Amino acid sequence: MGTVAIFGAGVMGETLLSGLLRSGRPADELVITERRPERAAELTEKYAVRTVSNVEAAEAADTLVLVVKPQDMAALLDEIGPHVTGDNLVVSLAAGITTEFIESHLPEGRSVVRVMPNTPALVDQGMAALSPGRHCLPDQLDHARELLAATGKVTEVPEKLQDAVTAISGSGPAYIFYVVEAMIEAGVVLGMPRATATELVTQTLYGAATMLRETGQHPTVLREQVTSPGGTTAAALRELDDHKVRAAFVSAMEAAAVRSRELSGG
Ligand SMILES: NC(=O)C1=CN([C@@H]2O[C@H](COP(=O)(O)OP(=O)(O)OC[C@H]3O[C@@H](n4cnc5c(N)ncnc54)[C@H](OP(=O)(O)O)[C@@H]3O)[C@@H](O)[C@H]2O)C=CC1
Ligand SMILES: O=C(O)[C@@H]1CCC=N1
Repeated sequence: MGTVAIFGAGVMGETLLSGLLRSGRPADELVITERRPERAAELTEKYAVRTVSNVEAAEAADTLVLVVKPQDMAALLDEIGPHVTGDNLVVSLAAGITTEFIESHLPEGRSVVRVMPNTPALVDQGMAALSPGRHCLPDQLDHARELLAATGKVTEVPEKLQDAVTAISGSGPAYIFYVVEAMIEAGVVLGMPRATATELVTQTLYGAATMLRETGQHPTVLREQVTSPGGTTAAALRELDDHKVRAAFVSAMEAAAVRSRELSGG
């Protein structure tokens, strides 16, 4: 994989950077770029990685990982495009941005992989979905898979599903944190100290997620096991149904996928 350059070390870029370092990649095989000098200085001090200009990074890197906001992607590609060679692999983590869009801003024939990661990568529990561009070779896709595997699970999807991936696992952690916030608030309403409510909700979430992964049981089966006839869970679930929470999730995730498609305009 050689030298990896991370362009845009914000939330997601720093998450990938820290994961690569945790997985044993030497700091001298990584370079990062940042728009704001104070952010660059902060990251250099924290991770002992080199911060360079976008052009220097493009020239130094074998693998270029683009982690700027979708709205900043066209300008970045125009800046680094002339310095991207046929031996390079370009990996984009941006929501919405298609491999075709990236390829069209680079010299002909460049290898591109589109990835949708998520922030649990920060604790090595990420979920990343990959889609190769037109010129990406199988061993280059393997390189991208290896890069993302440093921070969690990796799967491959046809690119037409990437907007759905973004709506599910890309934005997904935010929906879960939102539900957690609501459950903690409810605990406080019920008279529970906030710290205790937070511990109860967090462990319940962790336990439920572990059950899903380790038992392989369908979530409906697991939910039914909790729902005693005439009991407390049935009373709660009826309220969620009355408030159309399930339908709200479907609408919310459709909106996320629509927004992802809109962002493909750059
Ligand atoms: N956050 C998340 O959970 C996820 C994010 N993503 C994708 O990751 C990308 C980054 O998102 P996120 O980390 O949240 O956003 P951030 O705004 O935190 O990070 C982007 C960083 O890139 C910097 N930047 C912008 N333009 C340039 C440039 N030309 N050269 C160098 N640095 C530049 C920004 O600087 P400045 O602050 O000055 O704008 C910022 O620090 C997005 O495309 C997003 O779709 C994908 C999955 C999950
Ligand atoms: O909100 C966003 O646009 C990014 C993409 C997926 C998660 N965060």
